[in-house]
Amino acid sequence: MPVRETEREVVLTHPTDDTTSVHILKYGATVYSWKLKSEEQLWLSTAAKLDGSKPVRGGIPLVFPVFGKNETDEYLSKLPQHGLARNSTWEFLGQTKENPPTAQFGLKPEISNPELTKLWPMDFLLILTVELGPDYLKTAIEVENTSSSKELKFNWLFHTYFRIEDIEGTMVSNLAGMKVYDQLLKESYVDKHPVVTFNEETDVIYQNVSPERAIQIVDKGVQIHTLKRYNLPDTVVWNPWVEKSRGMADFEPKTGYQQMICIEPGHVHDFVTLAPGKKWDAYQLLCKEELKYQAIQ
Ligand SMILES: O=P(O)(O)OC[C@H]1O[C@H](O)[C@H](O)[C@@H](O)[C@@H]1O
Repeated sequence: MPVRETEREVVLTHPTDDTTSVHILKYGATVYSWKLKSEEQLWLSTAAKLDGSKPVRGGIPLVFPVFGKNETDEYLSKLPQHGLARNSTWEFLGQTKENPPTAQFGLKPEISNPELTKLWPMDFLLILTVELGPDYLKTAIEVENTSSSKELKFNWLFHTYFRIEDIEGTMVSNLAGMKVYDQLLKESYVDKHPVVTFNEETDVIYQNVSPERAIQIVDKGVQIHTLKRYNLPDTVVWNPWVEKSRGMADFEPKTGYQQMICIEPGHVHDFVTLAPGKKWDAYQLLCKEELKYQAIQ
């Protein structure tokens, strides 16, 4: 059965391979599991809440309308870190394709977390499309400004937690030479390292990364994940390492930072500004490709 709905989630199974599936929680429209031929591709904390009590620690939480914690905008500054999409229950809109199995989820103010829409009283319609390919997972977002008069200002980001074997043997490639904002150092610089490696807490926004760059997660020389993007110019690279993991109650096991890396495609270095009635769309595509070291200037 390509699409199965329960009260709290929707499960897509590939029609030609029932060991390939994706589970989407209606809460936050959060993909929390993507198995490719029985092998889980995403990291999920063993203490992740899947009951709607708090955003899911793992999988692909959705960040909208603000990335991080805003301190300056009259309304966005009132929202919690990463906004309201990941802690609102979305509506399952149904299956749009049999093969590859594709499902859509919608969010609008009327069904969003009322505590948060009170703080950010904007008109919007979000449509998330989840497409399960035989060897890829595509998550696409459409944001519509449903106001007839006001501009809609927002960030968007897919907060993707990739499962890896061992953080110390892992590197991320094809981000070389990009201007970054380091959220820990609170400074900008150009990352001249040929690849990104990890030996401490890492929290860096790579800005304006050309869509030609296929971002790859490489484990001891073998490509294990490839991320492609449309209309998502920025990429956040995050690993909480020891102390930060210890400080997050829902991050378990505490050694879990060794088996995960967040590569988060988004539009976060500035805001998207959408005129009344207009739409904006973007997608991330998670797939497997041979190692492709790109020296794109
Ligand atoms: O704990 P959360 O609100 O899910 O945020 C988890 C992380 O998200 C992003 O990766 C940010 O760059 C980090 O600064 C933040 O710690």
